[in-house]
Amino acid sequence: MKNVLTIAGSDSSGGAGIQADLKTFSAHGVFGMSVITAVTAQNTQGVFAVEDISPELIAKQIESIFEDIRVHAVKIGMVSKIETIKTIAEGLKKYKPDNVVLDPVMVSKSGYHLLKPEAKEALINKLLPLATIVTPNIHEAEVITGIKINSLKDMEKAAYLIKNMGPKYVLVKGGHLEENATDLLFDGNNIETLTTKKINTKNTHGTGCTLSSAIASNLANGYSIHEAVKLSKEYITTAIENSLDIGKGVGPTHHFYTLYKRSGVINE
Ligand SMILES: Nc1ncnc2c1ncn2[C@@H]1O[C@H](COP(=O)(O)OP(=O)(O)O)[C@@H](O)[C@H]1O
Ligand SMILES: Cc1ncc(COP(=O)(O)O)c(N)n1
Repeated sequence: MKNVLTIAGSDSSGGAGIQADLKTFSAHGVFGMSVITAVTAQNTQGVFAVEDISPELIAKQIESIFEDIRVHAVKIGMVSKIETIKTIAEGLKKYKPDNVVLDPVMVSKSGYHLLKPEAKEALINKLLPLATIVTPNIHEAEVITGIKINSLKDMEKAAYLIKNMGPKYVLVKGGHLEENATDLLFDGNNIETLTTKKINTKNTHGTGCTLSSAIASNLANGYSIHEAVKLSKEYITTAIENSLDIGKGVGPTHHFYTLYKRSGVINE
């Protein structure tokens, strides 16, 4: 079994962050581990409080895992503030994991700034160059590049600009586009377009977390970047198609639909 680590924030309502990541890892048959960067009090309606974990405790969590266990892939989510980013970057430089999937989480679907605005530069300068693949949504790609994104052409332009900041691959996610859910994968030479129909649901809490964790799992399981992204897009699409009407706001997606279906737990 391969071992995959998420470095991210905890979501008390279980739809995003560490909780979504660990569920995604389990659904992919990899052994999930976590370094918690912040604890959030949130639900499907909003984020109500955040407490950052100290850089010392983050560094200790990273050390405890890497000094003992082989890590086949790392996924990075909510990194909150400059000190957290510096600590993670130092850990990655020291332990050099093979696959680093960076989801540059900035603002939650409910509008809360999970990344402090002053930490944006540190995320770009210190973490982007260490990423195997970075997976910004439209808003994050706009913030990283400073351009406005209204079309697939703009997404392409952003992918080029972000690639020049140091990651090996860029996946610009178009879940927030009006028409289709089109993501663009750029490897430095070619753009690959991954398109699905936009699913008409409000329940998309944690879609970015889930997609990036699926990519990390698939990379750990030996797939190439292109295969890993394609399989992960299929996984998130099924998870959104079968999303759960839990809570009064933006509900979570279903991580185990295919597994449960196969095993007969679900038989509709
Ligand atoms: N309504 C939807 N229907 C189908 N796919 C979606 C939908 N919303 C998001 N996705 C897909 O989910 C993944 C996460 O994208 P997105 O929601 O843009 O990221 P984030 O959660 O970071 O904002 C992408 O592959 C995107 O295309
Ligand atoms: C701890 C944590 N990490 C990430 C997200 C982003 O997820 P979303 O964009 O779906 O709100 C979140 N809400 N909470």
